[in-house]
Amino acid sequence: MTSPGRSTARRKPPHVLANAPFRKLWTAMSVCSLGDWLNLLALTALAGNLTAGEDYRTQSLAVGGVFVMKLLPAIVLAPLAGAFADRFDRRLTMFVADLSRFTLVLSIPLLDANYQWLIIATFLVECVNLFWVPAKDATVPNLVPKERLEAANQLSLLVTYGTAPVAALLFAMLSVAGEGLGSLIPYFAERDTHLALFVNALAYLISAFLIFTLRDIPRSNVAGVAAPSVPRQIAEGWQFVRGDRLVRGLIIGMLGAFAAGGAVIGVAKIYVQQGLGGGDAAYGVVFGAVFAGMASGMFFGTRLLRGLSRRRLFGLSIIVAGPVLAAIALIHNLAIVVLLTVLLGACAGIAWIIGYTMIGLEVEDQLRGRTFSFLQSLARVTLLAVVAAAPMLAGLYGSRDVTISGEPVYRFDGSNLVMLIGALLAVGVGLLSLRHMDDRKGVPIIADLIAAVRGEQPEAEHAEASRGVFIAFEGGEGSGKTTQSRLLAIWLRDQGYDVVQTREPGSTKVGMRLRAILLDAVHQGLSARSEALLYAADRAEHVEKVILPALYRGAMVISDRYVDSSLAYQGAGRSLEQEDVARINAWATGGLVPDLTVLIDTPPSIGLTRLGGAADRIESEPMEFHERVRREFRALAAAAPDRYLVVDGTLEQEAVSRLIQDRVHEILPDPVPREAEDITGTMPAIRD
Ligand SMILES: Nc1ncnc2c1ncn2[C@@H]1O[C@H](COP(=O)(O)OP(=O)(O)O)[C@@H](O)[C@H]1O
Ligand SMILES: Cc1cn([C@H]2C[C@H](O)[C@@H](COP(=O)(O)OP(=O)(O)O)O2)c(=O)[nH]c1=O
Repeated sequence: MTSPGRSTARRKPPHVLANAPFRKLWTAMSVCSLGDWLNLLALTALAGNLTAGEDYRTQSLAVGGVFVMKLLPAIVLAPLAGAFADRFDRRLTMFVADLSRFTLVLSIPLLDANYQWLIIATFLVECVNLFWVPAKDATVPNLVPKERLEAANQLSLLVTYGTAPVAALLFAMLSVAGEGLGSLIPYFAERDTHLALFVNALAYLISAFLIFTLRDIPRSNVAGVAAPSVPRQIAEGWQFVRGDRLVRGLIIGMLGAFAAGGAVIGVAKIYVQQGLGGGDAAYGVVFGAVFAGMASGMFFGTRLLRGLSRRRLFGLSIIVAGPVLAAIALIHNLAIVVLLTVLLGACAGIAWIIGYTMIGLEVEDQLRGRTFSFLQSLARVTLLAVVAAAPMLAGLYGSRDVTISGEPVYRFDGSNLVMLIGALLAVGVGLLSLRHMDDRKGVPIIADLIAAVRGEQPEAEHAEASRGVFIAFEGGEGSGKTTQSRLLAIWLRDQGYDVVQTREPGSTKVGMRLRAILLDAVHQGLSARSEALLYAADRAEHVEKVILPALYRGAMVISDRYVDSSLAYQGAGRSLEQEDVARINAWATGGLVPDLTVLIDTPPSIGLTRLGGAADRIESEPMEFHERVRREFRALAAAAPDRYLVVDGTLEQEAVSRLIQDRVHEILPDPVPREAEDITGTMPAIRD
């Protein structure tokens, strides 16, 4: 128990790696992950090499077989192993698993294994992994305090994927070293992948040693971590995301990106060997390039083209992956392929990180965990399907020469075909997710992209909303905004318009609570910045929940106060930097600007006397404050006369109304949607 007054209660806990037992487990994890990736590379390479003398089809199928064996146990047997992890001593489970993996991997080079044993050993290693991983996952909460669990999980994720490019590089180096060694030690001469397999086995042995010395793992299970099966996770997850258009679009896109990457990984070995004439080292480099690209995409992706809508960048990065993949498929040059592969990986990485972040923001807290595990399960199944199907398909197609007058000029084989299909898939999926979730319909994507590249502010996010008309009323206290906005709404409704009359602050559920905070005279001393942020928060809600939906359906929206009020009251009144206030509001509203702002200009001395009842927090500010506000309103109107109508608020109500109606008349759209008119052929119902 922590006593509330103790200063230590708020102190940040130390970094999770400062925890010695966790550090040891994490090191074991890292070594194992490195070993796992090395294993994947070495075994697929070996499968290709063992069948090098055979035809293209056999070779493709051989490599595909390794992928299937590596991914199958995780899907079929995972729940079984999870239950095991809860019942047995975890340290022992991991230790035995490590020794078994060590022996199995070592047996492949030692026995000079044929393809059959290679496949069997691959399958067995993966089965063993199924025990190691849940035992490890279940151990982490035993070693790490609860508040550091997330950091620990992030570190685990980092080594799971972060070791891939390292392993690829290591594999490439070991392949080159193996060749060099071959001239010294005859054993290695014909055994290209053996050195990598020895290192791979060694990694498991090191992990076994580390786990053995890790005495802090409790023997029996305390808190069960029964993970539901993959099919069940997918079925449950689908229930959650089915109804959400945005999340659906994101998931389709992310899986498409994964599938495109998977297609390259699946055929990489054969493509490098047959299409590019490269050896194992080249295979390692291409494999590593996918992951290096992904990592850089994830890292730089969120910083890239800040001006561009994230949803658009998401769709675009998947679409761009298409032509890049097509170029990889068709250009048979190793250096170019490696560069393009980095680019491809970066596209996938950008899509993945944007998707992941957006889902995190979109999905409610209690569903987030399930949504992510759904996504991960689905990604795993997609990867299995693609990585296994790609070489199979390549094998079935075989290899053909394109000939011109009998001369072979170009070789087009199954791996080219698979990558071209992957390219088409990426473009299709990218377009689909753009269509599903574009938030800037009506703004040409190219214009947006050019603006983003130039580092310009994006145009308003809501160009599509221009179907409706947005009118804002501004002015000081008691100037007559509420009266006039109501009269305008009545006038417009009389003419057959769909009118939404609204106000700030407080037109949404959240807004009502914010209004209470903002205007209650009890909250004296609210800091100017938080005041500005609260008004902006209210406005963000207002725009998204009330104004935009109405504009999208073509309604006339009349708002009593909008952004100018913040510029006048918080900017001029509270003396905040005008630019700051403008910026947070541009962000809050997505750049939505009224088609017309009616400023009812009334001297505060008159306006304030019109008000009845107790003064609220802002009304009770001194006269000087209200004068500043008035000056700012007038300055804003003077700066953009096209978008403002300034009326003298001391005139009679009717006179004010008439002036407003005259100006609004100029911007009125046809009250009946054009489509409806086309259909019926009747005249719009306008009455004078
Ligand atoms: N042009 C006008 N001349 C005189 N009184 C007015 C005029 N317009 C509004 N009023 C009165 O002033 C008071 C405040 O008007 P209201 O529309 O609520 O202002 P706001 O919304 O700008 O605070 C109301 O009692 C209203 O009847
Ligand atoms: C919208 C907005 C309102 N305000 C203030 C002005 C008003 O005093 C108050 C809104 O109160 P409200 O009761 O709606 O007054 P009015 O009828 O004058 O509009 O909030 C700001 O300071 N900044 C803003 O961005």
